[in-house]
Amino acid sequence: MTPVEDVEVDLLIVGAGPTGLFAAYYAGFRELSVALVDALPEPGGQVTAMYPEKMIFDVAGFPAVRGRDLVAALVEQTDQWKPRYLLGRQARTIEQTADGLAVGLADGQTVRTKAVLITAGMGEFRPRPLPAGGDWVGRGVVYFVPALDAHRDQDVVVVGGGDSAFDWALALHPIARSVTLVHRRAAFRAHQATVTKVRELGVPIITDAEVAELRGDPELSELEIKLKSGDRKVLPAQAVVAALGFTADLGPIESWGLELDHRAVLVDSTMRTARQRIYAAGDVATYPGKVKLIATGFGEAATAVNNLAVELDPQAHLFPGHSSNAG
Ligand SMILES: Cc1cc2nc3c(=O)[nH]c(=O)nc-3n(C[C@H](O)[C@H](O)[C@H](O)COP(=O)(O)OP(=O)(O)OC[C@H]3O[C@@H](n4cnc5c(N)ncnc54)[C@H](O)[C@@H]3O)c2cc1C
Repeated sequence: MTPVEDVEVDLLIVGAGPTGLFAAYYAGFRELSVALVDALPEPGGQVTAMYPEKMIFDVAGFPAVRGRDLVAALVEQTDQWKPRYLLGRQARTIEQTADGLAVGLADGQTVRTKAVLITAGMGEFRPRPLPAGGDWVGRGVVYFVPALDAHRDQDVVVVGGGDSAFDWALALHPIARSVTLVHRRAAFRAHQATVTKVRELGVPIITDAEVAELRGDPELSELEIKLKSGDRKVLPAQAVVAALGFTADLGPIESWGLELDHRAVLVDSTMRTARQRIYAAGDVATYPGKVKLIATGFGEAATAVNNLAVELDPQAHLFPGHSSNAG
């Protein structure tokens, strides 16, 4: 096996959601070298995983912005400092070293860093698996839809009855050749307004039905569903979007020796945790009065990075200067 090369940076950010991405911008502005690690294969955290096609109305400066466009803008803003992305990798362990910290990743890589900023949101997401989906991931079954265009002219079956399932049905309808929604119950958890929109578009909705078998060689070409009545039905499908929800937990971060409160990391007004050189911001960080929003995460990212910059270099100013003077 090829040995995994270690990475050395000033700051390791754990979690490339909106907060982590903006923190990476700020760290670059403070001339710190940065790596961002995320268990997901794409940056954007909850926005990318759960609602990339939804409009967001409460991000300062954007009267309305689509989730995926906000993430793309954050990545563009951050990339001017060329951070290192370590995607598809979970941060597992953290150890104090003589001159900083060493963070162990799931693939065996070690990141040596002077400081760590935890922006891990609700923790690592895992999609609830489609029971019949087994080894079909990569051959037709997807749990994330990073690019709608990948499903152009396909017959797509969306499985689930929550907001994500209906949102995907709406978003894919103009692109796919056909969209069918399959749900194992008769009632839906999704907002009634979205259900009505999907119905009005004429998207077939098959309820009281489960995916029994996927077929194709090697790529998916059809699936068989089993109805509560016992009947079976075959649908053409080159793609199945399994929108059965996610589970999330802080996992390894819970054993990093931090003070926790209701599965969030306690921080002080500088966003510092109970451990030296370890800060937290965004949904994962908590303090009295905390409000979990993208807007709050942005402010906390700036506070955390400026304070940790001073912890790393006591001669540095806490106030970073105005970015408008730097252009
Ligand atoms: C359906 C929905 C709609 C929403 N609408 C709005 C809205 O309109 N306005 C608003 O302000 N907020 C909204 N939110 C909330 C908003 O998405 C969150 O506040 C925001 O995503 C928090 O950003 P974050 O970067 O702190 O964390 P997250 O977005 O949760 O990102 C954390 C990242 O950390 C990664 N991670 C966790 N643990 C590890 C580990 N050990 N190793 C590596 N990576 C790890 C995860 O994979 C994830 O990518 C909504 C949320 C949902 C679910």
